[in-house]
Amino acid sequence: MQTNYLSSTASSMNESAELQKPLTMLRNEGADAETSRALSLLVVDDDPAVLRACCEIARSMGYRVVDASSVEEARNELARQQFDVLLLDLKLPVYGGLTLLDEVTAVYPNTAVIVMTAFATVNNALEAMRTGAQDYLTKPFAMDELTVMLERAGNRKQFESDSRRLRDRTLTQTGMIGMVGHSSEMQKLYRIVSKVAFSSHPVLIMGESGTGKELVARSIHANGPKASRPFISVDCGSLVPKLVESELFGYAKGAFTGASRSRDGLLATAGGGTVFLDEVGELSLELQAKLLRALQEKEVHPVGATHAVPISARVVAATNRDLSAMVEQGRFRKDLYFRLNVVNVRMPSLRSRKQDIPLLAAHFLERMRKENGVLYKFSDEVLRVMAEYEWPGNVRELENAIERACALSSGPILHMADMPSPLQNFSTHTSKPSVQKIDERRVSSRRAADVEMAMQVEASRHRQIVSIAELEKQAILSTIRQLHGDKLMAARLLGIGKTTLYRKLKEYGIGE
Ligand SMILES: Nc1ncnc2c1ncn2[C@@H]1O[C@H](COP(=O)(O)OP(=O)(O)OP(=O)(O)O)[C@@H](O)[C@H]1O
Repeated sequence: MQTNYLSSTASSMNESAELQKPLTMLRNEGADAETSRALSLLVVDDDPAVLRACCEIARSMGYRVVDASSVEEARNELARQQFDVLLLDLKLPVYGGLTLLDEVTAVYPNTAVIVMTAFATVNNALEAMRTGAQDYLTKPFAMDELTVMLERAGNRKQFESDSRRLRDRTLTQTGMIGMVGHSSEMQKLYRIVSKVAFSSHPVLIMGESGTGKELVARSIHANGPKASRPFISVDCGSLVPKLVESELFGYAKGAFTGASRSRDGLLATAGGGTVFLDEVGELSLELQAKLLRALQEKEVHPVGATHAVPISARVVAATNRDLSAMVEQGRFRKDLYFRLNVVNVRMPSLRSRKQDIPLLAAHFLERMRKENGVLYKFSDEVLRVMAEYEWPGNVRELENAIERACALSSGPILHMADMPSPLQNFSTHTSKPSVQKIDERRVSSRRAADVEMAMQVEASRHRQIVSIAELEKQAILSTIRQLHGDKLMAARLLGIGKTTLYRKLKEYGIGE
């Protein structure tokens, strides 16, 4: 695609058809009426061609746009309404853009400001950033650059309103043990869980590995009337059959070598609590028969015992296997399948509820922040990859990836190199941004913004006092990040010497 530069010669927008598509990211899909309004933008430039071009691009992105060609005109517009974003040329006649910037940052602190400046006056841009502008564009700039800036400002504004909304909601649903997620799939799950919790019927939880089956079992238990009784988890897949049998049903003294005294099985010791049979599909046919009998007769026969022991525990089973197919193949008893499957809960895979990734990522990152006392952040690429990756190992894979990244990272920023190799490979295969992919990138940048937003909301829930040294570190690192690694510029912006900056980075353990 031909790159269109916006300078005083800018005129037609027609060549950038793909930039004309409205950006859904500027509206919050599925949100309430208040948050779904279009964002407002005031463009101030005394060059009519640039002014017109900027307005056209912004409108095509879904902004409500007002233009002004002088500080005076801009003041009038600002007096009339508050703007979400101000796109401000610094070189304005009479008062100059910096004067207006000063006023806006003082009077309208919620307005995000992007300044435009000629290369020769880049120092003014730096001055503007210090005064409170969030971004700057050096003229002449490509349409793509302007789009990215406006997109970023849009995301930030969206973040602010979403986080206000989100803060009011609970991230971890009340009563659900450590379960994070508010996608419609999870909402449905929470409803089922709270409903089944009050019955004593067996429950069969089906779903891929790592989707949270055990968490659901715990939530069913915790939400039920017997929550104060024990919750006992048995991994039927990890124990040899003989051990599973004695664990579940108990044994009599002398039943086997080493059984020096009799012991009750877990189905009995759980009392009126819950026994969670994880990987129930792994039980041998012999044990399946014994379990079925126990469930039907409400009593167990310990190994080697002549008597039966009554049981009152509720059984919640889980499997990542297709049990009905196993029934067809004769590998799982049909009668036991029906007995366990009185209530069926199906766990959604993480890829089917990608909108929960931001919350989950924020949740795990916050846990690592608290554990290690480091204010970890995801790099942009990690945010993108996390949002787009398919997560075959579901929530467990996401959790492990974040823990691993925190363990391996040399500083607070988690980079792709710190992530497990499947994600690195995914990143390599998907990291060729092309013009055709511009819409995809917008969607993914929206998801990345969601992660960032959720992280900040999550962090705000656990807000603690932060030391001055930590604040300084964050200021330095975030400035370098905003300037795409330009340390020299960062040092100037921060008002510290280059040597000091490098010394500080060394202190933080961040090399070249
Ligand atoms: N919705 C969720 N919110 C927060 N953490 C979750 C969620 N779902 C799963 N996890 C976390 O992911 C990990 C795996 O969850 P869990 O053991 O419940 O999955 P599972 O489906 O039982 O896996 P498997 O079939 O391999 O036993 C756990 O550390 C759990 O805390």
